[in-house]
Amino acid sequence: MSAPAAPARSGPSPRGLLTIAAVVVALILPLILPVFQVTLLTNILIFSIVVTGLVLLTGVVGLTSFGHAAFMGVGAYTTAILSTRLGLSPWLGLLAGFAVTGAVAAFLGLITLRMQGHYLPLATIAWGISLYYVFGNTPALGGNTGLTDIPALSLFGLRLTGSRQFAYLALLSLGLVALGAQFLLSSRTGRAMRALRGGPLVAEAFGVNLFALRVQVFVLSALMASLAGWLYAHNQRFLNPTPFGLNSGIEYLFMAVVGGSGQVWGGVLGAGLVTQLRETLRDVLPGLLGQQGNFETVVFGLLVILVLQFARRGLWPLVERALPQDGLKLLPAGATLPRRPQPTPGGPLLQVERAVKTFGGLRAVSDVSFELRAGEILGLIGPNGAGKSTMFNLITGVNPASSGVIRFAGQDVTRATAGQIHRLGISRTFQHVKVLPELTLLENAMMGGYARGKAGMLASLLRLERREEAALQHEALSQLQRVGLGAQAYALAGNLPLGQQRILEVARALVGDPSLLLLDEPAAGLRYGEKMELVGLLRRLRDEGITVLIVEHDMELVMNLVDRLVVMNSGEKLAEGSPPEVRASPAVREAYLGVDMTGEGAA
Ligand SMILES: Nc1ncnc2c1ncn2[C@@H]1O[C@H](COP(=O)(O)OP(=O)(O)OP(=O)(O)O)[C@@H](O)[C@H]1O
Repeated sequence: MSAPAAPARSGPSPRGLLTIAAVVVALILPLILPVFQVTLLTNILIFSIVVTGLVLLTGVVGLTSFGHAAFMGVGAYTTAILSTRLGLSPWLGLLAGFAVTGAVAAFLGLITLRMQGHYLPLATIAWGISLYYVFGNTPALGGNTGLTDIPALSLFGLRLTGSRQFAYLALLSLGLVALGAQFLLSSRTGRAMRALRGGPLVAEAFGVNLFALRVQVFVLSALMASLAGWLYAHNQRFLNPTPFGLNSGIEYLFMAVVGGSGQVWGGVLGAGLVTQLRETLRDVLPGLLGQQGNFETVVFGLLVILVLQFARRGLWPLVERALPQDGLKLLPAGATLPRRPQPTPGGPLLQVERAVKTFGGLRAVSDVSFELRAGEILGLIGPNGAGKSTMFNLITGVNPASSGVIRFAGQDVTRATAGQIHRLGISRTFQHVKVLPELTLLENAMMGGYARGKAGMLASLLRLERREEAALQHEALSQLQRVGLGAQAYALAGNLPLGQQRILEVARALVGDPSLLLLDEPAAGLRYGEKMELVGLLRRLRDEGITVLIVEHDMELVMNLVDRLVVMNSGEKLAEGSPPEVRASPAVREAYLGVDMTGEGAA
């Protein structure tokens, strides 16, 4: 097998040069712009920090928050109170703001993030409204008049009283936040966050603790808003509740959506465009309409509808298309990931004993028992509605069995979750392909190794996990080569035909170092040539000693591939045996009335 060409690297790439140029421009701007524009720029930088948090939470993970302006308010008011009333250092105020915001976000997250649906958005609306009134109605917080005389920040003995100086602090803060967010997104944790958007089934199947990850991202994004609030308080030097109300919370979401909520630079673009546009409209509209009023809000509403209509993923992807692309950087090979001990060939690996699954009055799986031995390919077949998918879900922990016992590698997994079962050594593919189209094949395959890594969110934000990331990259690359997709490792998964996407799912499952590979209707929707490619791959994997359980409709494919078959019908086990034995069974013939069971014509 030839190794795929990693994108060549010598000196900065065109994209790298462009980034350097952008940084230089950003560093020059506060020096050359008029003061009122520097103030606007500082506000844009501060808002961009809040929006970066929303990019991670809403754009990447898919959770909506209207309450991030309120989190910004917590950061702002905490430092304002501590520095004005108690005379403490604003830097202590920053830490205290983080502590209070983190505690509130963790509390809100813990009670709402277990629930599906609209609970989080509703909770954040309630939180945004109530905090606004707390700020406005609490005399100790200055009420609606607000707090004045907030001290200026000092950095290395330098008081940041000038707007140009403060712009540099805001720029540095946004730079660090954006860099951390970029690091996070290109890490094990970042891939898990992206997988969450693809639906809980996928992320759980790789061993991701969905709830813990959601809470972590929610808290992280709230901390970013708190940092923005701290900057805002010490830049404005006075506070009132208005910038932290629900309206602002909605506006930050606007910024994320307009810019392109899935990418960090999309958030910055959105914050820049919306803030600048608001200022321009405030100047221009009264003259045009001949009267004062908040008409810019109406224009904003229309603009968001237009952007959503014509650029669903926001404006950044349009910019991205014009920019030179940077290939994924392959890290130097180093440590390898630990491997699990493989089971003794021929020994019992999976035992299903009298499994039952009922849905109301329906027995979808009724008293089914079978055994899978290490090293064999077992097919689970049956007509439509036979209970195959339900059985698959019982084994993979998607649904718990109503009764009966399922053992894997000697352990009772009847009540285990999908993640626990995966960590014990079962990797799966999906009936409806679930790859992330905007990521490369390599990154998709790396997701399969989530449970083999340890690096958490903090290590990812600080990029302290490169050794583990390198090991994951090289493992994913070798599994892609194993299934014949090595040469396309750096292509986007969304550009592959369905057949190769299914093979990518097999590679992704193999990166999990499974003792058992579970394939859910892998031939569904494939053309003849693609099926033959799949059969060839599965035969090779069997020859390499991989144990496979395959649920499949395609009789030809199954009959020519598997060592043994379990046939289900109406929830019950109808027959079990080698393909010739099953083919000869009168009961099976009756269940498959009219279906060609010869398996002839397959490769
Ligand atoms: N979540 C559910 N709630 C209620 N009934 C369900 C559920 N899942 C499956 N069923 C029912 O259980 C029975 C078995 O369905 P299952 O999907 O397991 O069959 P299958 O053999 O996989 O069929 P197919 O090949 O058509 O996918 C069907 O009658 C189905 O309607």
